[in-house]
Order: sequence, then structure tokens, then C-alpha cells
Amino acid sequence: MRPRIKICGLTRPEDARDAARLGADAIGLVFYDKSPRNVDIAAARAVIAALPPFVSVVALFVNPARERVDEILAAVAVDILQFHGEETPEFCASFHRPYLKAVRVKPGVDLVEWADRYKNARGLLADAFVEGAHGGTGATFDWRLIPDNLPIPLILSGGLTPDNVADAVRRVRPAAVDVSSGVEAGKGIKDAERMRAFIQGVTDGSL
Ligand SMILES: O=C(O)c1ccccc1N[C@@H]1O[C@H](COP(=O)(O)O)[C@@H](O)[C@H]1O
Repeated sequence: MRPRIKICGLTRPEDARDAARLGADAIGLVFYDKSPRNVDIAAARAVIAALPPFVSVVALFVNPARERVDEILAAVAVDILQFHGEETPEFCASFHRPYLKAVRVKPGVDLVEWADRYKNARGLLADAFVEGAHGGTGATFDWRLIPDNLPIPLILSGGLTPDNVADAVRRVRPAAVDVSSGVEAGKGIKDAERMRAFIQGVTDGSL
């Protein structure tokens, strides 16, 4: 079965329209003011308004204050939360929404331990470890560090591109893939042709 596809870091309604038309299952909105893809509430609503029904909306945070998550949940039609910082399992679960926990992978990181710790997560998102960054770097990591016995679904992320995603899907067989930099024309600006090629790559890798 083809993994689910999330395209993250959208800032423009036209990119949301393209992502949905091309076959994305979910889009991600970044609520992290240190990111070049950060959106405010008005921009987030405009992106969501451009989506057809049945495309999931994921809100990404990095070590947010509880009040900030509550504010976004009250103002924006979010389906899933994604946490990229040092949030505890209790904090992540406390919003009573499905959530994904990102783990920055490098040698020595035990994803089974992480999955056990965040067992109430809807999925574990494996991203590349880059010193000083929380994500969205376009860096890949060694996919052999991913065990095949994870007790919760794996979302593969980190430096995926139209050129490497088919190979990634073939090797890792993730439940979903997540991409930001690899389908961009510039920070926060998606490229429709790269999104098309990425989604085709996911399909090719699943055959
Ligand atoms: O996109 C960002 O700017 C970002 C900032 C802080 C944390 C996570 C961020 N993005 C997520 O990072 C991964 C990998 O992105 P990339 O494809 O390597 O650019 C992905 O989950 C993004 O959603």
C-alpha cells in the first residue's frame, strides 16, 4: 500500500490547492516563529480554506507554551498536532487531539524506546538530527537506524526529495512520508512540479 503523504510548511493557498490536487493526504502548517515557514492565524486559515474536504491539517510546534497550542486549536481547523521539540508525552496528549512526535535520529537514538515512551502518539516521525536545528533542514539520515519492529506507525521525514523518496519507501516501508524542503522553490514556497514528482516517487517506491 502507498504510504500516506504529508507536505509540510505551506504558507500560500495556491500551494495547498496544488498539493491536494496532486494527491497529498495531509498538509502541515508551521507555528514556530524561528522557522522561515512560520504562519500566523490568518495565513493558516487562508491555506485551509483552499483545501478540499478529506485533506488532513497538521499543526507543527516546537516547545510551545500550552496557551499557544490552545489559541491555535481555538482559531484554526487543525486535525493533528506535530511536536518537534522536547515536549513530554503528557504534554503532547493533554490537548486530547491525535498527535505525532518527531524524533531527530542519529546513531545511538533508539526509536523503539521513543515509541514506548510516546505510546499514545498516532505516529513517530523520524527526522534527521542536525545540531542546533529542530527540523525543516533538508538533511537526511541513515535509514538503517530505523528498526522494523516499531510498535506505532512510522512517518519517514528528513531530506526527502523527488529523487530519493522511491528508494526511501522501498527500503523503510513507512506508514507515511513527510516533506518540506525537498518540494520547495524557496523557503515556504512550494513547487508544483516537485510536489508532482515527489508523489509519483512515493507511488513508484510502493509498487
Ligand atoms: O519546516 C520547518 O521550518 C521546521 C521547523 C522546525 C521544526 C520542524 C520543521 N519542519 C519539519 O521538519 C521535517 C523535515 O523537513 P525537510 O523535509 O527535511 O525540510 C518535516 O517533518 C517538516 O515538517
